[in-house]
Amino acid sequence: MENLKQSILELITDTSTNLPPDVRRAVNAAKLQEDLGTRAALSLSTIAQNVVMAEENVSPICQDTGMPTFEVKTPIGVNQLIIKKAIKEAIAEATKTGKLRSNSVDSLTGANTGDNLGPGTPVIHFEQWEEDEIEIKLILKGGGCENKNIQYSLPCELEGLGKVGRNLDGIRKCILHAVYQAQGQGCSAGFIGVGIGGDRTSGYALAKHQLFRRVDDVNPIPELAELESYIMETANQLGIGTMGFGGNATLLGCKVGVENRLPASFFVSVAYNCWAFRRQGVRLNPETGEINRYLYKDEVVEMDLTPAAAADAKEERREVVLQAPISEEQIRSLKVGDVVIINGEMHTGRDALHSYLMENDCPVDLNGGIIYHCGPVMLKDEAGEWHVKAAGPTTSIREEPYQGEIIKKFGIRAVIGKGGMGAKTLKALNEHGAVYLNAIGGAAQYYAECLEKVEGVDFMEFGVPEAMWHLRVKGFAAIVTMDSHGNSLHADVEKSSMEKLAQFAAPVFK
Ligand SMILES: O=C(O)C[C@H](O)C(=O)O
Ligand code: SF4
Repeated sequence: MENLKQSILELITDTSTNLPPDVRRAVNAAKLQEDLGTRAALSLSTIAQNVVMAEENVSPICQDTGMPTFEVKTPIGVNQLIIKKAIKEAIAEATKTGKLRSNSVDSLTGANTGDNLGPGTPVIHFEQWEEDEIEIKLILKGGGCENKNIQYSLPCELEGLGKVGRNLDGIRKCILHAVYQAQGQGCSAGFIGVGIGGDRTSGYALAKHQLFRRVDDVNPIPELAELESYIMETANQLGIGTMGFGGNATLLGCKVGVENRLPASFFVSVAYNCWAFRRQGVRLNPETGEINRYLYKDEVVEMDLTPAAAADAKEERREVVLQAPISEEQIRSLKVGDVVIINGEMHTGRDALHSYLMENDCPVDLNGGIIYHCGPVMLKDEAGEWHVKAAGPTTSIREEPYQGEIIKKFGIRAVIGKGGMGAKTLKALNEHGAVYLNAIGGAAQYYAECLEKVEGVDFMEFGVPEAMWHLRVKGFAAIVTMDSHGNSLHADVEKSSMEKLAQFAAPVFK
């Protein structure tokens, strides 16, 4: 098996950097569903561009390369320990070369292992089969969309949908609710895998396993095929849209599987995957470990790069250039829907930094400054200089308990992230004079190109993703989705999508 490690390394690299053709087709179709010039259409254009850049740069599509999860099938007689060892070595190497972000963190201390190895990482499931080849499938599912997974225990009651019974119609309600509760936070438009039955653990495993199905396959169980197509049609009427900006494309795929359950339990488990749906697989020669063929690569689908802006654009859009540090007056002039182009300095900060800043001083002056919710992929060159390899936004709502206070304490004028923030932050934006800017989640190559220079870094002890990187940026585009006048696009979309959800309360399946 002299080629085994190299083959797995190729699989990891391809999964992280090259979106599979069925997923590309779904993203292209979403763009066609949106009206030219809308925020959703423009975001999908950026996403398409990002997918092309990732393939060309052989760099991560999204900076969050997720929890590497392998499903391995081996012919009888193949030594699985050798495969496990090769997977671990390949993971460490892919991390060193920036194809994966160092993403394995000690749960108690927060210490990053630096090589993506540690208790429980990576996840590897083995199975034997009667075929001659080894099959290895890999999914890289990021943390933001993983946080939007949800499990329902039936019977229950759901906001907007009422009573949820232990039947197909109850399952229907759970799935619609799962899409609703994700809003834009899991980088919609998304894909969902659903597991009906099992116990709490096997239900989620079944849900995740559905994500290995092709986007365009048809469920062999007729009732579930019908449910899947109903969900596709209905969920796309919720109006959540790409990144939660509103729009016609909210869900790009729905796959439902079923397993037996205990009489007392009835779980519906939903695995939510962002548009950056990175999964791939290979068949290997069991003697040499060479790749015989790829599993999700039987055609070439180019991304649709036609411009999404139209002269008669539906949504009037103002473009404002911001140079950091930013004045209060400039911020007060911005309103929801404006596009800003940022030049100057910004500082990354996520969970570890926000919690630290609540109690401590900041090593740099943040007055008039910009905080970017981002955990980049970074590489150091021989001269010791850092370079940004991938740097899209992370889900901002995690910082909700801290953000308002930190904005005021340090005089911050703009916070960049994705998925929006809550009422506490909105109030602070209004009181202090600051804005929340939404960047396109997953567009890690697109944003990395705007990050011209790494000026410095603090808190490396938090690990690369959580450290505070000081970055010089040029032409960084984002959309004002929460302004200093009390307006929040996120609150509006959440409210209107709940109203739409409630329209689907009446029974559909017997
Ligand atoms: O960890 C990240 O960089 C992003 C994360 O996947 C998220 O969606 O919030
Ligand atoms: S940032 Fe968005 S695209 Fe990237 S892993 Fe998280 S949810 Fe997915």
